Amino acid sequence: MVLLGSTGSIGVNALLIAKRFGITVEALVAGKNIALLNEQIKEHQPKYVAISDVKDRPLVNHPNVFVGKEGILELLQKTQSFLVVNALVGFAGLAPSIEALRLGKRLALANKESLVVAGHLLDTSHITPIDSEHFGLWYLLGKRPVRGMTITASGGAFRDTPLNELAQKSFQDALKHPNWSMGAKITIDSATMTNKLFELLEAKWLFGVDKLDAIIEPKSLIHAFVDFQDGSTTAHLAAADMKLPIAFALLGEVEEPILPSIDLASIGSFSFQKIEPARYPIWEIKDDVLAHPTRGVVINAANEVGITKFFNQEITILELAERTIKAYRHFEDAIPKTLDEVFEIDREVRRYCLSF
Ligand SMILES: NC(=O)C1=CN([C@@H]2O[C@H](COP(=O)(O)OP(=O)(O)OC[C@H]3O[C@@H](n4cnc5c(N)ncnc54)[C@H](OP(=O)(O)O)[C@@H]3O)[C@@H](O)[C@H]2O)C=CC1
Ligand SMILES: CC(=O)[C@@H](O)[C@H](O)COP(=O)(O)O
Ligand SMILES: [Mn+2]
Repeated sequence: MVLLGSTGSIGVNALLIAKRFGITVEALVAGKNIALLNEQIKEHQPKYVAISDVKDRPLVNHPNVFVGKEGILELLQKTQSFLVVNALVGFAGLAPSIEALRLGKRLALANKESLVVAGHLLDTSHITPIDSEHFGLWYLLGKRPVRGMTITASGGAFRDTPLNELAQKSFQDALKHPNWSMGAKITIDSATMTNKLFELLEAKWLFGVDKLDAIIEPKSLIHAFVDFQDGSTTAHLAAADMKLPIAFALLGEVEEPILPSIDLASIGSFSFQKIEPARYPIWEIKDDVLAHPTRGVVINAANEVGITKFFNQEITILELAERTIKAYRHFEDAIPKTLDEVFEIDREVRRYCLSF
């Protein structure tokens, strides 16, 4: 396989699964964590490697090192592997997703931003999602007609924070996810509930279902529900550990134990809460976004600019969502019909969001 984002949270777990099941790693792509990349090179002996910064090239213990955005695409063109795991973070993952699909490869996709910004322009029949909720939905689906789907949210770092304290919370505070250990960007998106908005779009493009919603399940043990036409609802439960969705994405089908079973008696109870816009202002636009799913590129670009501003302490976490909503309303007519337009709108929205 080819692994993009090998030094990240998903990347490291993907390599654990690859090692356990003897999957050959043909190529590794990382960003700035060269120390970890070198360890991975030593263990997995990839044929090709790519990194983000040319200055780091002399530090990489490998003869075939590609560099930068173009480098990732060149690396993909060299590889023979059928499976590409895209665990890059943010909009930077889109071009590699497009290239992997263009080359006829199967795309195991953790980089949900690819689907958020361009889901209507990608061939999802060649994509296997690596996202716990979408894995859960896929696991539940059978032959019976579906009425709707619901995914769960943990509520993020500020689920129980008094509302009047939210504006004082820092980037570091937002990184304290209650249940999952993940990269920084998705953990911030969990705290603002933007991750769940993205996941509704992801579900829309992957499963073609229109009736979609999300609900808070504070333990992150139930990941998804499917409502069938007959009135039945089924739920997917599993421990909060990405190795299970990753194992299925890498292997297709899995019969060996990956995680211990859920122990219902020790869990005792489950509870559910509505997602309230007072705590998660991004939820105000949820219905509108689902009615206009091709506008995900605007939300994503505004959110990425906002996260950097939040990190730089220029804005609060509440302002992060407010700015995304402002951009979403400003770019009402920005509906990309081609992949080139996705890149163009992304640039335009970033320019706009940097201007205020
Ligand atoms: N973590 C999770 O449990 C889940 C994650 N996802 C999605 O998966 C994706 C990855 O998430 P996660 O693993 O948490 O993120 P991390 O931040 O932990 O990892 C991101 C990876 O991408 C690499 N990277 C970042 N920028 C570049 C670049 N310009 N060029 C090359 N490599 C780059 C990083 O390299 P380096 O660290 O070396 O700089 C790292 O290997 C995201 O889209 C996220 O939404 C979805 C569901 C669950
Ligand atoms: C592990 C995973 O799939 C994440 O997307 C997770 O769902 C994030 O947690 P939240 O439920 O807090 O968004
Ligand atoms: Mn998820």
